Amino acid sequence: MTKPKVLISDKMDPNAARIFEERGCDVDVITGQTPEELLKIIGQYDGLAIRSSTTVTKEILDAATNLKVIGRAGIGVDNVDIPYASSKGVVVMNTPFGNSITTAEHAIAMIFALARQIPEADASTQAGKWEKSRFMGVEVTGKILGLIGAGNIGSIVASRAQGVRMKVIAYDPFLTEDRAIELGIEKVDLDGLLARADFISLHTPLTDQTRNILSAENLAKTKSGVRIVNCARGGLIDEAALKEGLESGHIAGAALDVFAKEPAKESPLFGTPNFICTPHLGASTDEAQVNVALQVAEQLSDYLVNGGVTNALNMPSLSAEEAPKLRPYMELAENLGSLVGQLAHGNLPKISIEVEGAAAQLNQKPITAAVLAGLMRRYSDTVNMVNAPYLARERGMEVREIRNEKEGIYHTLVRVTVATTQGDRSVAGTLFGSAAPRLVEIFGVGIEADLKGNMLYIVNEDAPGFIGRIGSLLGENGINIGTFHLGRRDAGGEAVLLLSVDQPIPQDVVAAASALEGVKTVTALVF
Ligand SMILES: NC(=O)C1=CN([C@@H]2O[C@H](COP(=O)(O)OP(=O)(O)OC[C@H]3O[C@@H](n4cnc5c(N)ncnc54)[C@H](O)[C@@H]3O)[C@@H](O)[C@H]2O)C=CC1
Ligand SMILES: O=C(O)C(=O)COP(=O)(O)O
Repeated sequence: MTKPKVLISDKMDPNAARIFEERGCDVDVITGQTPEELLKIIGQYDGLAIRSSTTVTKEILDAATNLKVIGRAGIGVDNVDIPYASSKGVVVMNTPFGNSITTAEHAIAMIFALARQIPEADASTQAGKWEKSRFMGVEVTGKILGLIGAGNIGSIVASRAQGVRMKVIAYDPFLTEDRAIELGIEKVDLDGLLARADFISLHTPLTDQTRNILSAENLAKTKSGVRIVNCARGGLIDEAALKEGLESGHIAGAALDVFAKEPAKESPLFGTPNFICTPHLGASTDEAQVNVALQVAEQLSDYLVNGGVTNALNMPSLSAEEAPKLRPYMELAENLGSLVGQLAHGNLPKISIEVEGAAAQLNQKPITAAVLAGLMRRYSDTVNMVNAPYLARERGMEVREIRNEKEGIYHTLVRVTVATTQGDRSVAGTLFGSAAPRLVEIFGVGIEADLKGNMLYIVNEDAPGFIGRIGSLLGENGINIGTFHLGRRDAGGEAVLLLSVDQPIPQDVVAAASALEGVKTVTALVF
């Protein structure tokens, strides 16, 4: 097997390259490229490891014809077009915890830097001014810290701020009352936070909902003398309105680690009174950079080498321990999805995927994704487990998952049912010896078959002589039968024949088989 090839395109701790190599990947480290330079070389890579300097656009993804996975050594992924990556079948992962303490500490440092004007006092003192009366500060003890976003980083900021005796309130629509109590913070609405907070610290991702959350209008609602810290993302604050607020004195101080446009080598905010900033240093500590570099390299190589999925933002997780157990199920599931996709005609508005017995003990999400990948192959041959659920959603398909822990006839079973214009149609399969996928039922008829290569599915009237006729037809056309599987509802009723053959079956042979006496339908299948 050729080794997967990975590109590290942003500055990263050298441990990342070491781990990639140790885990069986070839790795190139090429940082500081322009988008045009990246565009030229991205086509050769299976994996891409980035921080915030590389922007993964539609154009890059279109050129990334071999790319399977993007790993963000850090948290924020607003520099990756995730919906487009998903539609291209590319997994996007981040390392959600590796730099959160470090970033929270930076926010706390910014709070103190603002409260005591440390950067300005330092510059003045080193300039020989000794301006003792210019730098009158404020205590943080007893002050209200308003967090916008109380997830991983926000909650660490809360605990550190409580340590210095601040009172913490938070606006986060996804924060539960129980979690707020556990964190010892008060959950408030945005207007309540703006009106009460002495310090505001932002800790949300940049999304369509959070963009410009501190707009001119919202900044006007803040308490006079507020101090604002942003160690999350630049687009969260209206920078022009922030400057006005600082100049008018309504805002007593602002500390930004992040800017709407980065690198921010110039900004109207530079030189504004009581404004301090750092160049996106939130995650820049020795500890955090080792953490995220190790994690991203482990996660990416795990996916490229073993199929393990950790911290993916557009695919269900699959641990390295689960991956080998689930692999035969995923093959089974994909084949069942593909079988349904090839046999059921017309639009399929609803699909249900049921796992029974041993299969119900497993993580069902990857099984569902594999069924959908098999099914969606009828529409696109670039479909995989990453983009299939998105394609299904785009087509308005309703996907239901059913879990039934009780064993039936088989110790383990996966059943796929689609709603068609002729009613519900279902196929089911099991694993023999926990490893070999087998079809065991097709549209209500029990049949046992291995779904592989070229196959022919025939529904006919159960009458003597048919097997001879189909055998002769295939033989006359030089098509060799590999395996032969029969099933029927009742004697003399409808029978099902599933043949595997060594050659692709031409359409004229399908037509000739359809014309044989007693034949109802014939479909050539490919797995
Ligand atoms: N400056 C730096 O170097 C770094 C910046 N970051 C930024 O910090 C952000 C937050 O990181 P984590 O806390 O780890 O993420 P997280 O996902 O654990 O927490 C984000 C919180 O924001 C909340 N949220 C989402 N939409 C919201 C809205 N409309 N209003 C209020 N709250 C909302 C969520 O409910 C969640 O609790 C990242 O997305 C990243 O952009 C992260 C690491 C380093
Ligand atoms: O992890 C994040 O979200 C960050 O913003 C850190 O960015 P960086 O990796 O330092 O460019």
